[in-house]
Amino acid sequence: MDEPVLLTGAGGRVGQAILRGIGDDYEWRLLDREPLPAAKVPNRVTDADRYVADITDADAVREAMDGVGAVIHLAGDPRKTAPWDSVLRNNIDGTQVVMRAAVDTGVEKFAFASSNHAVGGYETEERTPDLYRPEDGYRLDGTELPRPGNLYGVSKAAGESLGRFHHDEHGMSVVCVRIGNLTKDHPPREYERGQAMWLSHRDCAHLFDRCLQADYGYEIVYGISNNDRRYYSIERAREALGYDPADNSADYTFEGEPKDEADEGGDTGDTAGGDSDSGLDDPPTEPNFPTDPNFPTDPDTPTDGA
Ligand SMILES: NC(=O)C1=CN([C@@H]2O[C@H](COP(=O)(O)OP(=O)(O)OC[C@H]3O[C@@H](n4cnc5c(N)ncnc54)[C@H](O)[C@@H]3O)[C@@H](O)[C@H]2O)C=CC1
Ligand SMILES: O=C1O[C@H](COP(=O)(O)O)[C@@H](O)[C@H](O)[C@H]1O
Repeated sequence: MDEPVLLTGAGGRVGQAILRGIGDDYEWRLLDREPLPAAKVPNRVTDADRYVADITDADAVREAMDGVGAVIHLAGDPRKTAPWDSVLRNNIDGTQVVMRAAVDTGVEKFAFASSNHAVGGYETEERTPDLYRPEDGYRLDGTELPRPGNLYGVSKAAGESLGRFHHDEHGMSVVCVRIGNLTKDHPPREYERGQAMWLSHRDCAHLFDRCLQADYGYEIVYGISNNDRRYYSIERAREALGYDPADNSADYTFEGEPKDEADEGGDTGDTAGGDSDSGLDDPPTEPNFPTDPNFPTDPDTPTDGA
C-alpha cells in the first residue's frame, strides 16, 4: 500500500485509539477541524502533515489528499441524537467530499467509520434484551439491509452507499466498518448492549491496520472485539481483512472489572507489538475523552458507553 495515510477526525476517540496503536507504523496525514495538541500527535508526524480543516471544505480536503495512498475517514458527528442538519453536513456531505477527493487523486484504499446505528432497527422489542446475551444465536453479518434506528444511523447508511458507489464507479477499494462501542481498558460498565458490541482500543487499532493492509473490493464488516455476548458476526472481518481480535467483554465482570486480575490478557490499550514511544499521551478513560464544543454531549449516551 502506498503511504501516506490520511486520517480524518484524528483528534477524536477512535482516531486516538488508532494512533496510539499503530501511530509508528505509517506515514500519516492528520486532519481535524480542531487543532491537535502535541499530545495527540505521534512524534514522527511533522507540522506539515497536520491539517486543520473542515471535511466539507472541498479545496482543503483536496490539498490534504494530494499524494495520499489510503484514507481512514472518521470525522463526523458521532451522536446518536444528532439532528438532521448536522448529520447532513458533517456525515453525508462531508463523507462525499472526502470520498470524491480520494477517487480524484487515485487513492487505493478507503476505510469508512460506519456504525452499529446503521442497523439499530434490528434490535426490536421482541429480540431485546435476549439479543445482547451470550446464549442468543441471532447474528447480523453485514449482508443485511441497513435498518437505522435514528438519523445518525441514516447518515452512516448513506456513507456506506457512497462507498459502494465510489467503488463501483471508480474502482476504489472501500471497507465500511460498523463500529460497535469503543472504550478503553474495560467494556462499557453495566451496559449489556455496550458489552455485546465492545471494541477495545487494541482491537480497534488492529482492525484499521488490517483495513490498510488487506486486499478487498467493497466490504461491510462489524468492528467489535471477540465478545461472547454479540449479535454481530465478525466472520467477514476475519475472512476479508484477516482481523484477529484479542479482547472479549466476557473477560470482565458486568461492572467492568477484569475477572482475573492476574490475567494480562485484558485490554491494556497497548498494541500486540507493545506500546511504543510514539509520543502520544495516554488519553483519559471515558467519560473524560475530549469533548467537541461543536457537538454537545449526547444526553442519551450512558456515562460509560461513550
Ligand atoms: N466511538 C465509538 O464508539 C463509535 C464511533 N463511530 C464513528 O467513528 C467516527 C469517530 O468517532 P469518535 O472518535 O467517537 O468521535 P469524536 O467526536 O471523538 O471524534 C470525531 C473527530 O472528528 C472531528 N470532526 C467532526 N466533524 C468534523 C468536520 N466536519 N470536519 C473535520 N473534522 C471533524 C472532531 O473535531 C473530532 O476530533 C465517527 O464517524 C463516529 O460516527 C461509530 C461507531 C462507534
Ligand atoms: O455510533 C456510535 O455508537 C456507540 C454505541 O452506541 P450506544 O447507543 O450504545 O452508546 C456510541 O457510544 C458512539 O458515540 C456512537 O458514535
